[in-house]
Amino acid sequence: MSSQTKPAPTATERKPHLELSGVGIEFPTPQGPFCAVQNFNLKIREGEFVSLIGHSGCGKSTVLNMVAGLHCATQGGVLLNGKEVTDPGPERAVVFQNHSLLPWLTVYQNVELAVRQVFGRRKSRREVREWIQHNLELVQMTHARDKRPDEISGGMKQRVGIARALAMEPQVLLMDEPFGALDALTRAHLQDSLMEIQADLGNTVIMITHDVDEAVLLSDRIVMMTNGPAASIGEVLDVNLERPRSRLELADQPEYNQYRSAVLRFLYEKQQKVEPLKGKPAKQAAVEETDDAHRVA
Ligand SMILES: Nc1ncnc2c1ncn2[C@@H]1O[C@H](COP(=O)(O)OP(=O)(O)OP(=O)(O)O)[C@@H](O)[C@H]1O
Repeated sequence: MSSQTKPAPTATERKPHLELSGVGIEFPTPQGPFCAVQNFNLKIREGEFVSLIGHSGCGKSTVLNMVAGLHCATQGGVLLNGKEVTDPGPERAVVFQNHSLLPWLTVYQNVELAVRQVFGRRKSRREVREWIQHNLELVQMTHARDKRPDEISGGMKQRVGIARALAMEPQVLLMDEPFGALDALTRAHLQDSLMEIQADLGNTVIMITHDVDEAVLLSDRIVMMTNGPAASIGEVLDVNLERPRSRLELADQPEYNQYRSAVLRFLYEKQQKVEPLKGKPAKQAAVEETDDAHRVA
């Protein structure tokens, strides 16, 4: 047998395992049915990192919640490994923006709860202990394992939320603006950790973000959504930047800036949704706002 081993397939070479086909959803409202998302088609490969970006209220969380099984599509459907998603399941872990830790449990116990729910008796007590320790190590939170959520910072809580999600060994990690509430430095730190962890574990990730730089830095593909109602996919951008990625090196790369501009053009020219600043045309106002924060309104 040849001693040469075949290199592991990259995310773009793997086959799709998550498929949203013709997905749409109508919510009942007192004014009648409201169509939030319509005809949303996307195939995601195992290990791919996909970001959803679009203006506020366009339907990003609604799409994510349908993949999580928290909302049921009223048209089309979501398939994971060929099986229709109809309810939440441990193979799809969700990380929300406002760290949803249980305040009366310690960091360790919060992760333990998820581990016990997923693995039940399949892991011995020692295995459970080691597994929790391992996942807290991944996010560098072992030092605070006995603290309760109100004794740690927002960034730390978010780390624990990620550890809890990873400890469920999900095939798909669903992240709804996971770093949105954090200061810029903490966010950068967690983005770097997430890239390392994902490279190690190979989970598929779908992440909602309002941050254009974050989307380009982390993603294999950026899915840009049209404005609602009846929102759908406007454009999909393949981000072919080599991994591992370093934010400092990327900042000087023309390709990085081209990807960034493509997203900004989509949001502020093709799907413009910004009220003009006083006395300024809408487009100029949008560019100034974007330059301020690189974040989508
Ligand atoms: N349960 C619901 N009932 C009625 N309308 C809903 C419901 N959930 C969401 N919507 C509507 O669907 C649309 C999409 O909402 P969604 O939260 O998915 O947007 P989003 O892009 O995630 O917004 P943001 O970026 O501000 O978080 C909005 O108009 C929202 O008001």
